[in-house]
Amino acid sequence: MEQNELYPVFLKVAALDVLIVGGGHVGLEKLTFLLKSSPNAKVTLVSKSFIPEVISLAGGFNVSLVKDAYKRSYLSGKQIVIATTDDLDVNIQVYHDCKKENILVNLADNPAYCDFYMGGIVTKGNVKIAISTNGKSPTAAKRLRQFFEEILPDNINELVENLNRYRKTIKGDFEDKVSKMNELTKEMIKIKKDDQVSGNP
Ligand SMILES: C[C@@]1(CC(=O)O)c2cc3[nH]c(cc4nc(cc5[nH]c(cc(n2)[C@H]1CCC(=O)O)[C@@](C)(CC(=O)O)[C@@H]5CCC(=O)O)C(CC(=O)O)=C4CCC(=O)O)c(CCC(=O)O)c3CC(=O)O
Ligand SMILES: NC(=O)C1=CN([C@@H]2O[C@H](COP(=O)(O)OP(=O)(O)OC[C@H]3O[C@@H](n4cnc5c(N)ncnc54)[C@H](O)[C@@H]3O)[C@@H](O)[C@H]2O)C=CC1
Repeated sequence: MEQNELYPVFLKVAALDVLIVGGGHVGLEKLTFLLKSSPNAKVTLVSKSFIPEVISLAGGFNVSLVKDAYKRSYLSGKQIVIATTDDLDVNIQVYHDCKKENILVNLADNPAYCDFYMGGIVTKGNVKIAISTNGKSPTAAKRLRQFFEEILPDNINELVENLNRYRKTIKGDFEDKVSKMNELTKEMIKIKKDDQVSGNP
């Protein structure tokens, strides 16, 4: 079976500078999911025009809108760039400019020009699950996100908070702590494996 070899990391995007190029529908989608997961993300959005939804969304967050055509100078100080314009040549130019500057770049909906993919994301308090289908089916990533949003109990955050508190009370060395934490949580993995799923139409 083909394996997904992407390595997930959880970025502190509030402490990074993100640039989105293109303020249309795809720009809106990427911005929406970025802010849903990371409301404090620091984002600059440069675009020749903005759809109204982008303007109203950006207003409530740390997002600067710059009305201009893309220029390489907009990459200055940026660590992550997402290109979403409707001009493929511009998007590819963004990609090559980022490569020259060692900036991580994603051409939305264009896997060949991505250092990383955006994923489906489930957040419940401190718990976050990121989902990737290796770029094979964004729709499956969306459905899996909805599935986990539905089945993850709302009090999963309480569990994490309680374990965090309990961990601080355990006396002993590191190994004692590890074995006590593992003993307490061993029932958590006894879940019922449900029916297999199929995507056949
Ligand atoms: C590779 C990747 C690169 C990237 O964009 O980062 C990529 C690529 C492409 N997306 C396309 C289209 C759609 N994308 C979505 C939705 C999402 N796409 C997201 C991520 C990714 N999309 C990365 C892979 C993630 C993974 O590994 O699974 C999500 C998870 C996260 C996010 O967007 O933030 C977000 C769901 C968020 C949520 O709901 O939780 C829907 C569904 C819908 O809108 O209902 C459609 C329409 C259905 C369809 O066409 O499949 C196309 C075809 C374009 C064309 O036809 O030209 C390509 C190109 C291709 O597949 O070749
Ligand atoms: N909307 C969708 O669901 C999907 C769109 N796509 C593709 O993704 C691309 C983008 O689509 P949309 O966001 O829907 O288009 P859109 O027309 O809504 O938005 C494109 C944005 O890019 C900006 N732009 C164009 N040239 C620019 C430049 N040189 N510098 C800065 N900004 C510039 C425009 O001002 C506009 O705001 C298109 O190529 C489309 O074919 C692919 C799959 C699905």
